[in-house]
Amino acid sequence: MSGFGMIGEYPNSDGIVARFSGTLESFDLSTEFILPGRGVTALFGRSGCGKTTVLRCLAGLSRMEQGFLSVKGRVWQDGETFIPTYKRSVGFVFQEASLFTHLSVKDNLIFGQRRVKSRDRISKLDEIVSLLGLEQLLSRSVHNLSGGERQRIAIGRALMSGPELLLMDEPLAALDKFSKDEIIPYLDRLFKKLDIPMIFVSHDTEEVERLADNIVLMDQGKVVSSGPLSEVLSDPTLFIAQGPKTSSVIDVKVNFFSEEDRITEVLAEGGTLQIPGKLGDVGSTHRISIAANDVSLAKTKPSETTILNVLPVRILDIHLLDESRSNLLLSIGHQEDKSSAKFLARITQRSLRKFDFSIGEHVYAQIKSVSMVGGPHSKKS
Ligand SMILES: Nc1ncnc2c1ncn2[C@@H]1O[C@H](COP(=O)(O)OP(=O)(O)OP(=O)(O)O)[C@@H](O)[C@H]1O
Repeated sequence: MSGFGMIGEYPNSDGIVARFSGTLESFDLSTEFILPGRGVTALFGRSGCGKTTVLRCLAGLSRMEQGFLSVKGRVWQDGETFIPTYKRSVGFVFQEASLFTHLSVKDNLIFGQRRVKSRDRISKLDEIVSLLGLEQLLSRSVHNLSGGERQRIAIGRALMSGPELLLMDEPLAALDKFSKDEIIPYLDRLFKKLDIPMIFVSHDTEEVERLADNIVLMDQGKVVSSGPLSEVLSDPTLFIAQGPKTSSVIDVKVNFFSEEDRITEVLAEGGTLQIPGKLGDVGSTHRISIAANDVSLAKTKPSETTILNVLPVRILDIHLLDESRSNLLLSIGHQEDKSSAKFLARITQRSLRKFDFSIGEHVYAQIKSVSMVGGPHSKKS
């Protein structure tokens, strides 16, 4: 169930081990997951599936009848222990930033340090201000700030206490598209720098692709899958892979930039891809997204095609979605290599029958377009 292993296998995980079960009126929650000790995790699922409830359990704001939670090897909740919220080293960001209107931006940030003992108080102000680009706002009152600015301050305030865990409940949901586009690069940069686990609730796949390293996928009070984002998104059987906009993400490294064609060549596990435009410096890492609908398959290598990316791939799995559509899981390269990058292709069942594709077959994937969605946040050890 979990891409990071089952709970019993990691009793002393240095990350987060969580299990919450119980009933809220008529809603049954029964979840368990393990997350690494750093990086960004999205709690993802349809409205009402229990994401916020899980986040509240992690913060200690809700207590399920049966619960277990350990963070970096320390038990915050089990049959006997329940560390109250105010004693948990947690930063919490709500959907709408609730800033103190009588305080300036700077004082709102400093307020976040109130519970830190003075002998432990290492001012993080400069670092957080710089990461979130708040320099110009510090002396302002919080009136008349944009939604994106308010949310940046709320996140900064949550980080000022130096929490061991950052929890965010749909932090971008109240923002319009313009404000979201403005705040995401700051979050991207911030999340790459922070060395703590961060968990955010979302039901927006674009947001998740852009910001998350890991995902906990929920449905009707249960965790249906959890693990690294690229693994979960490319599981052809999950509901997240069945919508019209299904896509897979792959982490890549820039290998070469052709000035003449303005094309960047990137290395993925198992092969190379070409991306129009300058993606970044040689050696820089990025995340790309491939829409399943933009991938077509050919039995033999197409010799005359305008499509830039024609990759040798192996078919790892075939999943029939409904009467007409199917998801195929592909792995880059014809050699069998478990570490090869994987992505989904969406083809009609008519094509599946016509070409008689089968699991294990070596074919060619033509990828019509690849979009860049950001970069991995987890520090690889
Ligand atoms: N305190 C409570 N008492 C009773 N029922 C509750 C309580 N809190 C949540 N629920 C119910 O639990 C279910 C899950 O709610 P939750 O807010 O966790 O879902 P969600 O996935 O975060 O939804 P959304 O994306 O719409 O915010 C819902 O049916 C909700 O009505």
